[in-house]
Amino acid sequence: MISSTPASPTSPLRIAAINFLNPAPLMWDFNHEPHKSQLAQRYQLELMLPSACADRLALPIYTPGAADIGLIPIAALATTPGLRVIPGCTIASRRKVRSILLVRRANQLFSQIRTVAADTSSRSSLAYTRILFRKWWNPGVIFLPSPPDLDRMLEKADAAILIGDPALYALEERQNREERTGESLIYHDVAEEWITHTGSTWVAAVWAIREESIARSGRTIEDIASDFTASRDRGLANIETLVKEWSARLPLPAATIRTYLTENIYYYLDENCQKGIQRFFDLAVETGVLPSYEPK
Ligand SMILES: C=C(O[C@@H]1C=C(C(=O)O)C=C[C@H]1O)C(=O)O
Repeated sequence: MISSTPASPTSPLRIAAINFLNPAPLMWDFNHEPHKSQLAQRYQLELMLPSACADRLALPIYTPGAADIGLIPIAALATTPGLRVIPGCTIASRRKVRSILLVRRANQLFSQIRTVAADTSSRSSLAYTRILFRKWWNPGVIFLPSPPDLDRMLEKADAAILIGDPALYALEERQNREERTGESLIYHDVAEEWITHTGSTWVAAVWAIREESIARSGRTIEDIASDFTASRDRGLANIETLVKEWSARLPLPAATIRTYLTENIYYYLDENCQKGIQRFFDLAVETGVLPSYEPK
């Protein structure tokens, strides 16, 4: 439900952020004093799923629920006009991401897959998977939007895409599920598949801001970016605290959370990530998955 109040030209910038574990280091200053109170004067934060972040940045700017800044799936950059990428931070992976899974039955070849149930909270991972299917695996598959419930998804489709915390749980549950159902599944790490097929860094999301919102804030994009990079840097310097906080919130072992935040997810929007984003859009256009995108 859309709950935030409409913005006026002088109110704090409204941030649409993601309520999964993976952005936790990026959000450190927004959730911990002393910076939390200072940032609350400049920003108003709301947590939601990745697809909703993209939707909030696409709403007309002064309508209820609209956001000025969002941690948005990179796929949404091509379909949302007037956005600038805030330099510095990202949600990416350079090897295995762990939380983006394509799950298929072990006895079914890629060429035999006809339908894929796709988690409706994703935009980027869905586009990455579509590209992989169109270019390398099986161009004919049909994607069916679905809530993230592996059992239900595999009842209605041959394979399933899960993202974020539900994907982390599914991986943890893997052995239990196999014992419970007797069904043997293969869990593909979509970032790892992408990196193997393209040699490029896999990038899921970036902070993006409306051009109009930069003007309204009276600040430069570099100045705004410094709030986000400072938050990330303090988050990454406080991983053990984050592991404790999130172990209490999610049914996952502390070791899994620690590895996920330190080895699976990569938080620096560096040159290799920029090249990865370019490669993603080149292949998305080549396969007809997305319209073209010129970074601003
Ligand atoms: C790594 C992840 O990246 C997320 C995946 C996204 C997508 O598929 O659209 C968007 C934002 C990211 O936070 C994840 O949620 O598992």
